[in-house]
Amino acid sequence: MTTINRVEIQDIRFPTSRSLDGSDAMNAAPDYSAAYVILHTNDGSPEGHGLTFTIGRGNEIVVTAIQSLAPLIEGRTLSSMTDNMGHFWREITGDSQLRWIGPDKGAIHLATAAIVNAVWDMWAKNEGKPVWKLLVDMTPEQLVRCLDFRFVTDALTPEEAICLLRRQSAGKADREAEMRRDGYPGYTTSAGWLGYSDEKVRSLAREALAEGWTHFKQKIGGDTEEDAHRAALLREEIGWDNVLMMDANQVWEVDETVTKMRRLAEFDPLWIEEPTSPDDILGHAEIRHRVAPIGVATGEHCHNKVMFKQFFQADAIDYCQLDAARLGGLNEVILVTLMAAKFGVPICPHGGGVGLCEYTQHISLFDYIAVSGSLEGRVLEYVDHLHEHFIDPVIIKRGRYQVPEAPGYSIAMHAESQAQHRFPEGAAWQEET
Ligand SMILES: C[C@H](O)[C@@H](O)[C@@H](O)[C@H](O)C(=O)O
Ligand SMILES: [Mg+2]
Repeated sequence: MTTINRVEIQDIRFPTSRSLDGSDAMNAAPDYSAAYVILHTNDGSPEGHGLTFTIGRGNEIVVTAIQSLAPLIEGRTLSSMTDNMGHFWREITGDSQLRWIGPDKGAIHLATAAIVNAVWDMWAKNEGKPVWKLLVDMTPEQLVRCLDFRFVTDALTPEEAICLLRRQSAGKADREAEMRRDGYPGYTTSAGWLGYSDEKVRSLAREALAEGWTHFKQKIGGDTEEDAHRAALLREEIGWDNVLMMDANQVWEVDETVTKMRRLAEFDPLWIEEPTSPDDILGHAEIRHRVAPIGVATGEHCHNKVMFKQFFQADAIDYCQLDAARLGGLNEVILVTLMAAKFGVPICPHGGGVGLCEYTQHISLFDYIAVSGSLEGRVLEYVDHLHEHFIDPVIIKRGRYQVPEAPGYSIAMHAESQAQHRFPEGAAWQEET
C-alpha cells in the first residue's frame, strides 16, 4: 500500500525584486517564493509535490507551519486520505491545537494548501491523469465526497452541489474536446507591473499583442495621474478593441476608490481588482454599486470558503479570483468554484506568483468542463515568469492555455531549480552578499 514515509519541506525563493517583476502599489519589490513540499512514498510510486506562494520574507514561517502539519500525514496511506477527501480536509484543518492559530487563515492555511495540493498531485499521478481530468472524470457524488461543507450549508448544500454538477454532465465530453482543440482563454499581467518603465511597458505590450493576447492587466494605485498616463500609453498600444483590467492591490479606502475609478473610467477598464482591504466584504459591495459598469474583482487574498460565501451573498464582486494556494488547497477551491457557479459569479483565478498559473489551468478547465459550462466573463491570468523551473510548465498559444496532459498538478519543480533557489544557501542568493 502506498504510504507517505517522509515529508520534505523547502524554502525556495527567486530574486524577482531585482527586476521588479511582480511589483504593485502595495507589494513594491516581491521575491516570488514557495514553501515547497515533497511527499515521499515507501514503494516507488510517484511522489506528491505541492507549494504555497509567498513574496519572500515570511516564507520561513510557512515552512515552519508545514513542519507542524507534517505529522498529520506522515505514515498515512494514500488511500486513507483519498477514500474520503472531504474527511481528510476536515482532519488537516481541524487539529484541535493547531486550529487556534487559524482557523482557516494566515500562515497555517497557506501551509495546508501546500500539503493538500501535494496529496492531490500524488493521487492524480497514481491514477495516471492530470488533476483536471481526475476531477472531470469523477461522478457528482464522488466530487462532493471530496468537500467539507462545514459553515457553508446556508449557501450551498451537498445535494445542491450534486444537482449543479449533474446539470453539466451531458456536455462534458464536448467541452473537453473543445478545450483540447482551442485551449482556455487567458489574460496577461506581464506588461503592467508597477515598477516597469514606460518603455518597458510599451515594448512588452507590443510583444504580447503580437503573441495574440487580447486581455491586458495594469497595476495602478500610485499617483492617479501616473496611473492615467500608464493607462493612456497602454490604450495607445493595445487599442480599444482589446480589454484592459486594473489592479490596485488593496491601497485605497472605499470612497477613494470611487473617486479614483471615476477618473480612470475614460480608459474603459473591465474591472477594478482589489481596490481596498481584501477582508472588507461590504466595502466591496458598496464600491461595486458605485463604480458600475466597471466590474469589481477580488480573491487572491480571500483566505477561506466562508469569506467567499459572504462575498457572493452580499453581491459584492463581479469576478471571483480564487487562489489555488491561499485557500486550503484544491478541496476548498472546488467548493468555492461550486458556490460561484450557484451565485452566477465567473471565476478568474489568480495567477500572479510562482507556480500559480501551473495550478490554476487545472481549476479553470474543471470549472468549464464540469461546473459552469461557460466561458462568459472568464479569463485566466497569466504572468510570464519562472515557468522554466517547472517540469510540466504551462503552454500558451495565441493567448490561450493549452490543456496539460501530464499526470499530476503540474507543480513539480526541477531538482536543479530547487537546489539553486533554496534560501539562503542556494547559488541564486550568493550574489546578494
Ligand atoms: C505581488 C504580486 O505580484 C501581485 O502583484 C500579483 O499577485 C497581482 O496582484 C496579480 O493579480 O497577479
Ligand atoms: Mg491582483
